[in-house]
Amino acid sequence: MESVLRVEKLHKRFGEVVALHSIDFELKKGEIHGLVGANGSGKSTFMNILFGSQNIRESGGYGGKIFIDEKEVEIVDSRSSMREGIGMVHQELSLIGELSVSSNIKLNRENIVGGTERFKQFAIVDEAGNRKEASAVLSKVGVEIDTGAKAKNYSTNLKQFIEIARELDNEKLKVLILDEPTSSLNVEETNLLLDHLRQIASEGISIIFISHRLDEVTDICDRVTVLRDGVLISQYTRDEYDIKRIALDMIGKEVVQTAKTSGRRSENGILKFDRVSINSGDRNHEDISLEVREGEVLGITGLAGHGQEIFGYGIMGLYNLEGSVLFEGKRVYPGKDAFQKGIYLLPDERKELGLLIEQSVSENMVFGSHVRRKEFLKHPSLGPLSGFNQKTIDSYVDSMIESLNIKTKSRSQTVRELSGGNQQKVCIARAISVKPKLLFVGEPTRGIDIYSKEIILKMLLKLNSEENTTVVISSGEVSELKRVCDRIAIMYENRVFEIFEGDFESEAFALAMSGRRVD
Ligand SMILES: Nc1ncnc2c1ncn2[C@@H]1O[C@H](COP(=O)(O)OP(=O)(O)OP(=O)(O)O)[C@@H](O)[C@H]1O
Repeated sequence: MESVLRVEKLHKRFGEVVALHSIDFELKKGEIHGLVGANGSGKSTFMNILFGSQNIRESGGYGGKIFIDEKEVEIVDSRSSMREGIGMVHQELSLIGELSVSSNIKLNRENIVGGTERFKQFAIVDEAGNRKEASAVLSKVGVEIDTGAKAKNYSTNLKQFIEIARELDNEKLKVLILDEPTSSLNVEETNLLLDHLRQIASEGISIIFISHRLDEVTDICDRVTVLRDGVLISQYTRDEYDIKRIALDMIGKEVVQTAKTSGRRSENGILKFDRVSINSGDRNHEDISLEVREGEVLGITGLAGHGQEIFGYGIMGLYNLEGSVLFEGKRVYPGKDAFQKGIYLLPDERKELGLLIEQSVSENMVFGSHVRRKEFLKHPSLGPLSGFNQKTIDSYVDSMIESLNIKTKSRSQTVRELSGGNQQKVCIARAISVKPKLLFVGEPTRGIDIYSKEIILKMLLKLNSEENTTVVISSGEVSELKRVCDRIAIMYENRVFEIFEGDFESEAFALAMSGRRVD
């Protein structure tokens, strides 16, 4: 097969951190090529170079050569990258919510009503033509929606498909880079996307597929390249690779799966939502009840968009909650009151709600934790005004960096400079630092590599067994929940459909995921 993209000795340095060491890589026409590696191994850096991202330019550019169709090209910005036929869909989606789906897809490629294009400022956009073409390109990824509706009206999952369609609309497209395209999709949506990607590749477009889900990588990719600490470690074809081998190359050691062993859970309820209503902005969940038991690890799952996150978001005041909630037998009010009583939420939308992006790893990790960790204060009896005990904080932060395997230069590095997965780990560290009585955590392992996933699950279990923190995990990763939870609540159409206790492999459990019961 002919080569579409080739890089020679690609090199990137951020100050003293070498993010990519002299990478040689080739992508063939119509190939789906998996790019895998632990958090911080250099995957995004590699793709950001190919896509001419601003952060590469601002940090001194890159070294090495890039060839498209065997012709050397210089990629200075995303425009030059698009001109060469490279398209990318990032983990953080970038649609303009107020614009219609068709305007997003056709942005800078609009059809103009015949004759008006000659008078630039009076050119009339051919909305009907745009909508027709947008619908046609969306059908390439199996989606049929109203393309005249605003993008913000669609779920994150659909936006993912719309972004891919936007790239496919570029008729020059040769290379499509997808960074974790399935991380927020459920099983059906993932399968749908993978099927369409196979079809797109068979029509001659080459795909670079970045994912931490190795089962998907081995399902769909013709070849796989493994990066570790910015070095290209190995490259396999379909008949050479298997998940175990790839994982070993990524991490350098075998990954042992975590499972819950013992716990101190009781039958007593610690947090009780009694026929409350929770409004998430676009959905109203009415008359819903849930009792969380003291000391348990409770999983909340269901198909995406069915409301797994509402209890945590509601009690912390991010969604509007009305009705009675009791915590340790007493009325608790959303927001500050809940926090002061010992409830903490680590939301799934970390970037928007969790991280202080311009502050250091250390500041992020201990933010808000002095309330329950008096050892972080200089004079605990005098409260925060007495100042912080920096020595204790520093050694605590260093120990968290080590146990969570966070790739950072030091505790004072700005969080913005960390890779996506390492930023997530900082959030997890903060939730653990707060030592809450009850922790709500959303999608704790999204975007995290296979090794670090296990560390995070282990730490949540440790918090539960050693600090007696009740943990509520809302997640679409059902197999992880099955390993670590005492009970799993399944949400369906905005309410709790069923709560399972230990019988997670039953037919009833599988059916409940799609709102059905055993006859
Ligand atoms: N703007 C920056 N300034 C300083 N260092 C950076 C910057 N961007 C990335 N790095 C460093 O480069 C290395 C590679 O990061 P990169 O984001 O490419 O990893 P990744 O493989 O995509 O990780 P993840 O799976 O977590 O997304 C990391 O050590 C990261 O801290």
